[in-house]
Amino acid sequence: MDMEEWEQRHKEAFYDAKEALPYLDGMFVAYNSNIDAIRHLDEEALTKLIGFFDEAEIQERVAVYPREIADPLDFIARLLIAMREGKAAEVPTYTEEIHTWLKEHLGFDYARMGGQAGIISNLLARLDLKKVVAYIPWLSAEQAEYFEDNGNILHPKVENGEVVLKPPSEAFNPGMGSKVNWIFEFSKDLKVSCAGSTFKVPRDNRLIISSRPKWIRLDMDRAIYDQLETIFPVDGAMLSGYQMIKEEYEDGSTYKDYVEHSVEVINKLKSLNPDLRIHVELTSIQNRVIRKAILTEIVARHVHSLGLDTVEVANALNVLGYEELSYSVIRKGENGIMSLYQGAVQLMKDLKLERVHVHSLGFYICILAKGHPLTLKEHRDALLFSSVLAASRALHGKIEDLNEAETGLDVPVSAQGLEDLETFKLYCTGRKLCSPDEFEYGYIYGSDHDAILIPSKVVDRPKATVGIGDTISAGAFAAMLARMKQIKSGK
Ligand SMILES: Nc1ncnc2c1ncn2[C@@H]1O[C@H](COP(=O)(O)OP(=O)(O)O)[C@@H](O)[C@H]1O
Ligand SMILES: O=P(O)(O)OC[C@H]1O[C@](O)(CO)[C@@H](O)[C@@H]1O
Ligand SMILES: [Mg+2]
Repeated sequence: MDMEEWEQRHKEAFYDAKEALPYLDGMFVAYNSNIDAIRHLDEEALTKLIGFFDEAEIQERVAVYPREIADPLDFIARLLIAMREGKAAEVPTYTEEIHTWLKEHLGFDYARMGGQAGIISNLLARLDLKKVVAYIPWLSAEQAEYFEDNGNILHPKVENGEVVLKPPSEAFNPGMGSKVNWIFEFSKDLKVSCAGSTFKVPRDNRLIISSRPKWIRLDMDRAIYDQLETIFPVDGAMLSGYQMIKEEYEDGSTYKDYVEHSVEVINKLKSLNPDLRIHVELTSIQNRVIRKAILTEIVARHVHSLGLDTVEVANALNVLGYEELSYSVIRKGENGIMSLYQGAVQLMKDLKLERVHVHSLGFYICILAKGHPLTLKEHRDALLFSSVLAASRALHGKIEDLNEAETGLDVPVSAQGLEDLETFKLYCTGRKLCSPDEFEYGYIYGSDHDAILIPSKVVDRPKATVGIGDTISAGAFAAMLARMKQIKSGK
């Protein structure tokens, strides 16, 4: 694969997407947003943090591998695990204490929009979409301040029983508290010493402490559900946040009730626009019961498109019963990309999806069901567009507008990403999945699926990494839908 060729393809794709985006009438985005309290950890801060604990106790807690943060020891243990493994992780906490402890013992550098739906709403608004309808069941006054205010983000609000669309700053629930997550970002090569062992962080990464206040319900207000037609016209829906669902609630309800409501919302959206396409963006979900329910009860058969990173592919395969394949994706050995590809194909088949878009550092894979509209080139262009957005977000820590996003074109395509794809070429041509020429274009024609592979742009020292995956998925999904609308309009 020729680097210069891919740089040129990124350029053409960016300008084509910019031309197509105005054809979109709008996008519906729900459910989760929060305030991300972001803290970059350098050696000094880490040493200070570890100093608050008995190192032997840390080591013991690391061995427990806590699935939620109940006290500061759980936190430091999961932090060291994330640093050592280099795997993106999100761990829930159900107590306010850890927030207080972190504020008192560490503090954060800056706060900004968090949550897949929050990040995606702001990104789409910055891409100048005509309309972004955001729906956050727990929209507080403080949270509303984190939405872009360039006028194209609207939020449903019930006024005297009638649902109207208002800017988030006029649609919040006055009594609602705010959901604050802590994000610990740490850079490649950070040296970590604890309890006699020393290691270096293998890649830029982050740990998310996801706060789960008691009042959180992943559900849609009944009046808004009943008058859902008020959000239209929209061409697509990007849904996420299902990880908020708990197995059991104090009132006796269980996750099954919230899964059922989530499917009702999806079915109603589709009934209001049969052409509507629905994308679900995943995150790491610690609870395996909930992870499996999201995949097999909400995503499977109801949703068209799924966005996820490599760790989430492995975690999904694991709960779907493909332990071996899951392990080989995580192990990232020389067969890593093959297992990732096979795993993504398996997800498309098992979950009856049209599209599975996997983002990895340095390349993206998009699996497509046969008969999916658009040519492989048009799907490839959507991915290339999102690669430019990712570069711009990694460079600046945000996307101001399409002009700033264009600076992403100056970021080089990842040489490592190209190399990873080259190792995959032999597998594909060997199995007659594509000719060597087709591979050079990044096109794969399987017997029961097609696929796109692109090397992506990678920023050497990113400002922050959290939210880049959400940006990639949203940029590609929006560009794909925009191209479909542009063709429909006769262009
Ligand atoms: N320095 C970087 N430059 C460009 N892209 C990056 C960089 N770091 C991470 N990415 C992209 O961001 C993705 C992170 O995705 P994910 O873990 O889903 O993040 P999040 O869910 O926080 O948005 C990676 O898979 C990679 O494609
Ligand atoms: O699961 P939660 O608490 O909604 O948090 C999702 C987390 O994932 C992100 O959206 C990144 O994908 C963060 O901004 C956010 O903290
Ligand atoms: Mg993600």
